[in-house]
Amino acid sequence: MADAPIYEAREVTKSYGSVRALTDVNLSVRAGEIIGLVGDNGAGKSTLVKVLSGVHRPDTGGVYLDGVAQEWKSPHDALQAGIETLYQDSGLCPDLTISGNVFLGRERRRPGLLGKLGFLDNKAMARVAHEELERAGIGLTTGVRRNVNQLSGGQRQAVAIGRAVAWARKVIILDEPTNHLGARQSGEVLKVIESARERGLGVIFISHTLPHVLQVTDRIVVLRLGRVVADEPTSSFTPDSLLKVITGLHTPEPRS
Ligand SMILES: Nc1ncnc2c1ncn2[C@@H]1O[C@H](COP(=O)(O)OP(=O)(O)OP(=O)(O)O)[C@@H](O)[C@H]1O
Repeated sequence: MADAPIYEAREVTKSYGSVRALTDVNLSVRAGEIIGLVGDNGAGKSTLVKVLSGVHRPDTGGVYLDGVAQEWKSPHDALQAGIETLYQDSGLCPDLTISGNVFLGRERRRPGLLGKLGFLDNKAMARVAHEELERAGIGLTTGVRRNVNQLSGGQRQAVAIGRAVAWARKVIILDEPTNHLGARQSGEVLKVIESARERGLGVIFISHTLPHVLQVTDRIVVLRLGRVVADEPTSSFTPDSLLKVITGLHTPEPRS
């Protein structure tokens, strides 16, 4: 894991009208690091994700990629810079094949006559999709030319994350990727998340499922009422102590 952060939010403040959602938030992730972003309902997690993914611009403060200040004008800007965000609803098209979904919006075409774009290169896309999903640790028992609606919920989510891992060049942000999944399916998804770390990506993992956060992250950032109240190595938390920090029932050790 490199020492310098690959992606950072520095002193970010964001309000919706009179509602202050984030106050002076600092968050950083390094290449090859998985950080957990946790907090109670309304703590500001989604707002921070939207700032990091270019949906919202912060009121004050900013985001920095490889130490360089960025002004995302749209999510497309962040995406182009190598930051992939996967929202709760995976955004897969059920009627397309697995490979079609992996390449959605980035389809490959065979060169046409006179240098014009030709037909979709389905064969090449299927081959690359298969390779990329394998690299992401997704062993599909079915071919990539099958439709996504033939997959289980866990497999579908794994494909969505595999797609994000395949395209991300710097960072992936995963908002509740194990929501509504059973234990075995969540296990598959967590393995894909670990494969992203092995590929040297920075991973920001947002979840209310604390055992999953404790299982795969290297560091945990806790938001409460829009402020960072903890940013510590995962090994320093127990399930109980993490819950206490999230809910605010944590009483700091008295200073001597
Ligand atoms: N579009 C909006 N307009 C007004 N207030 C908003 C808007 N979006 C979020 N908020 C408020 O901003 C604060 C932070 O909300 P946010 O959705 O970022 O929290 P969260 O930690 O993601 O919550 P949850 O876990 O419930 O999704 C809350 O007080 C919320 O009510």
